[in-house]
Amino acid sequence: MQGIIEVKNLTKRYGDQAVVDDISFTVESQEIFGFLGPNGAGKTTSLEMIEGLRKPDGGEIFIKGQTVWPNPNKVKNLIGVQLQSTSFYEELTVKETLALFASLYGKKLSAGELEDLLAIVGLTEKENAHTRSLSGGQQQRLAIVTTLVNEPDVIFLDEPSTGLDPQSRRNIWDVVKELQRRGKTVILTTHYMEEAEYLCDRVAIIDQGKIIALDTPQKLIDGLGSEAKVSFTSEAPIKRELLSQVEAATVKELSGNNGKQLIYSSDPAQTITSLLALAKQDNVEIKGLHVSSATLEDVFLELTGKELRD
Ligand SMILES: Nc1ncnc2c1ncn2[C@@H]1O[C@H](COP(=O)(O)OP(=O)(O)OP(=O)(O)O)[C@@H](O)[C@H]1O
Repeated sequence: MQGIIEVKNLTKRYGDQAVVDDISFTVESQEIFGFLGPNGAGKTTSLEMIEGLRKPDGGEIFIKGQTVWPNPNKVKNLIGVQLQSTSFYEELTVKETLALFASLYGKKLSAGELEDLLAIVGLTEKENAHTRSLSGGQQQRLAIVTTLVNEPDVIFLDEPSTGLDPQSRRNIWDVVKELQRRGKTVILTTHYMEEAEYLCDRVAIIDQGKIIALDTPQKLIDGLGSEAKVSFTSEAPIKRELLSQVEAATVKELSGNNGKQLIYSSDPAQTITSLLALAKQDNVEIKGLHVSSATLEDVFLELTGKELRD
């Protein structure tokens, strides 16, 4: 079966560096598909080539079977695009802003359509508010709803919740889920692994222009083969020979991170018991012992040896 988006061998170079390096993937209809990766990984560049905003140096992109390049105008009506930063005319109200965006597509919104759009993003009460008076989260929700005025099948969101407080971020997540309920396919970029885990049906983990893993968040985490991670610090490092004896564990040492050490574990109770016993034997005091579930962050760490955030 053909996906709603097909990307084949997509490549973008700046100078002699491939910032998007021969990536291929398929997005299924009504999926929430995430690009997760650190700053500079190539997420925005990939997205903008698919949106028809940046010309690829190689590869092919199809949206609903229609090739995007060399004539991206042909897919314009199939997609809605929210860029990483959107600025509005401050003197316009929310309602006027939506009318303006609709007019760019030669559309006039009926009162019912406007009401429906505002309800999706929880801005009904802000209909007559000037855009300058909106909070960061409200502005971001307005930016998302502007992508819907042409009734696209696919919505692109570039870091929709970056810089927002936790509550506003949650509100954005609700909006994204609502888009999916309404039959939209959503492609988003993020460097928040919680966001990718919560929202995305599938995630492409991208690093240095390459897709290094692609699956459902749960399958990616299951692939680690670890139920939990145990992290701790110790004033003096525990000897490697001793660490290697910790039970039910694979040992990871994180360099340059305040000596924090990580142990992935298939049985945290067994791991901690043996860790404490071995540390005692070595006269080393374990501090800040912390047990948590494995996350996409750990998948990234496992695959690249570095942390997702700088
Ligand atoms: N117009 C350009 N000219 C030269 N280099 C560029 C250009 N645009 C992007 N790059 C480089 O390409 C790489 C990928 O950038 P991109 O913006 O796609 O990353 P990103 O994963 O979206 O990062 P972020 O999370 O910071 O938005 C970076 O090293 C960036 O400096």
